[in-house]
Amino acid sequence: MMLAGAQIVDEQSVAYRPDMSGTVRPSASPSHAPTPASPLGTQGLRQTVAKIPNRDPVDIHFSNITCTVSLGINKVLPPHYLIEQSGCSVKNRGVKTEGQKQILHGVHGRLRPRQLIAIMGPSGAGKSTLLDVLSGYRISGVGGAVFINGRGRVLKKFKRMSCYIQQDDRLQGLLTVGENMMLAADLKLPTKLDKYEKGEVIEDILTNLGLYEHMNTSAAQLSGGQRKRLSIALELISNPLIMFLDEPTTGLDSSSCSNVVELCRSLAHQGRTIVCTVHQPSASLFALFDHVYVLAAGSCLYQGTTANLVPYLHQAGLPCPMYHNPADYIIELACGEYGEDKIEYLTNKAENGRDLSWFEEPEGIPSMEALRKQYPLSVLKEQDSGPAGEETSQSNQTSVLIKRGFKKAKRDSTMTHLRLVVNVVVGIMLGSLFIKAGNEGSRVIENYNLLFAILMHHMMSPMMLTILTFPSEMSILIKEHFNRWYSLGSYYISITLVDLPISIVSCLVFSIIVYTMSSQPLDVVRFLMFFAISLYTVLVAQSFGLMIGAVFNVVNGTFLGPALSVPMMMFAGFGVTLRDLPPYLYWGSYVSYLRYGLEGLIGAIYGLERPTLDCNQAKYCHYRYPRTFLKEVAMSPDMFWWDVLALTVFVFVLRTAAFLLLKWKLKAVR
Ligand SMILES: Nc1ncnc2c1ncn2[C@@H]1O[C@H](COP(=O)(O)OP(=O)(O)OP(=O)(O)O)[C@@H](O)[C@H]1O
Repeated sequence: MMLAGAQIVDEQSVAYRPDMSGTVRPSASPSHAPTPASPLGTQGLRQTVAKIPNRDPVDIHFSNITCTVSLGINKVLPPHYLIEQSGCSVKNRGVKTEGQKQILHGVHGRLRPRQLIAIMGPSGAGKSTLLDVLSGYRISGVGGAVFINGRGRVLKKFKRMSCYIQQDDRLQGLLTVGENMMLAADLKLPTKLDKYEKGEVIEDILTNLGLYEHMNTSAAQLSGGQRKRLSIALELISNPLIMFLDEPTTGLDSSSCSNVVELCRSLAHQGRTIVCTVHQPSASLFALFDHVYVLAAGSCLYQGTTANLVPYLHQAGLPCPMYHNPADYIIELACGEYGEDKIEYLTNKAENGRDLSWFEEPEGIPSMEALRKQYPLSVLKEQDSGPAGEETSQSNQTSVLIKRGFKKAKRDSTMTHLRLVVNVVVGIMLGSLFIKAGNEGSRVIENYNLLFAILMHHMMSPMMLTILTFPSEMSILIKEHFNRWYSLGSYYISITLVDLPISIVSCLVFSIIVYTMSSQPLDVVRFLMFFAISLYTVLVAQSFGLMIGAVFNVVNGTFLGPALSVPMMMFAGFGVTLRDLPPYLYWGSYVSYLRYGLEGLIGAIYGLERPTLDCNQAKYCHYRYPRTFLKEVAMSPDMFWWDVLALTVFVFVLRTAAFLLLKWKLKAVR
């Protein structure tokens, strides 16, 4: 049985010893003991933070924030579409007819430190968009300014002190909680810390977040609330000062909701600024927030403390009915249930977020100038002395990601196990269908069909597997890359290297089965040539799949992959020989990697001056002499090394293109 905590370091670790019950407990200090009942003790969290250098809390001010998106082909949306989509007719106000839609309408606001802030509003009000803008995740179509401690936000520096946890938990489901945490620690904590020191940080965080007992549970098996807490725990490793959480309570039961919000509250009260979007919290959940920012159709209706919401509405002449949850009431107002004029009225009253009079101590809120004086540039210079990009070096990122990749590959039933099984099964099937066809002069055309079928297999399986699985990996990449875990370069090198041995083994197993069952010439050189061309085809197809998977979702990719492969097959020289291709289409044979694959396989089997074939199964064997056959299919046996070169260029070009597309995609989603 794997023992709790053992994964953080290793089984021989001196920092852990089993107690009488067999459960491993840390031996260092009593504060490390797992917290059984309430996972969210503030005391413990303080200890965690004390281990990591802390920075002064930050004051965020945003001014005149606008966000406009292009509607693409839906230049003008019909009004009924918008009403159906939102369930809240006020959304119409956000539409322009010139093919653009303004989501946020010049909102202002202030996010004070040590506060848990809720951004509330009806569905489609622009909560997530505002969070995207404030976290720096969305940059295109955004106007206005964000100030950090009185100075304009520099995104690179801001990202070093903040993190963004999106609505969908993007976790490595195949890794356990402990492994996920160790990986984050290896990427986000200084490399000079040894595994025991990192283990201590992880233990503290997991204990305080109530996840210590689940250390050996895989992330995919956690409940919704536990997954949310793990997402927070992963980001807490770098001790961010500002945390943005998009709908952390969505999909959770009321007790898990309170757990997560209480956790955020205790993290905020330690000196962080925590901003969450929430849909419609219950009265008790609402009371846990310190501060609330209410949006309706991209404008601010209220900004102030949670407790001040009721007096604010009372003063506005829209008193909250008795026994009514104020959070429900403001959402109803924001939805226009009490008339659309109320939205405009409240937006004007709140001055679209400029009015700070409903804050806890409005008179104590420092001006921008006072903040600049409080945090002079000389102090900022010291704080900004850390690394400009990710926390650890590229080589460390690559090696950690390679380790993660192999761990995942070992457990991945689709990418590894199924792939191996498919190669064995298809190999046996093809081998049985074309049994002993390789030596027989009367079955040369059959053997030719087999070589093409082999190419089809090497093209389709890796390409489709990549197209189907990469989009889900992509969402994790977007999150981790945005939160500065690693660079795209390190990630790309790691996935390339991790996949290589799996491709080699699958392809080798397949080649041995098919080659021997179909009685191809028993010659090591020919087999190696056959295997090399097969492997190259796999690598090209995989790179092609990666290009598609990087840009398109699963549905579009599943259509595009095979559709774009058809021309490759047409120009491969199978069916229509290269000689018979119309001159104006001959260029197609140069851009079809299958042509080089087929030529290479034929070169391996029938080239190298292969002697006359057997003719045991027929009276007359037309293709008994391999040269006759090669002439017929218009392929030269001497082109093998050119084919290898062409396929190498394909791998290199497609891999580079996939990298550039990934890079573009990471920017485009923002
Ligand atoms: N890229 C985009 N293109 C077109 N419309 C968009 C885009 N992004 C957001 N929107 C629209 O902007 C509006 C606000 O979206 P946003 O996701 O911010 O709302 P929300 O308040 O977070 O809603 P919910 O609570 O349902 O998640 C919605 O009508 C949404 O359809």
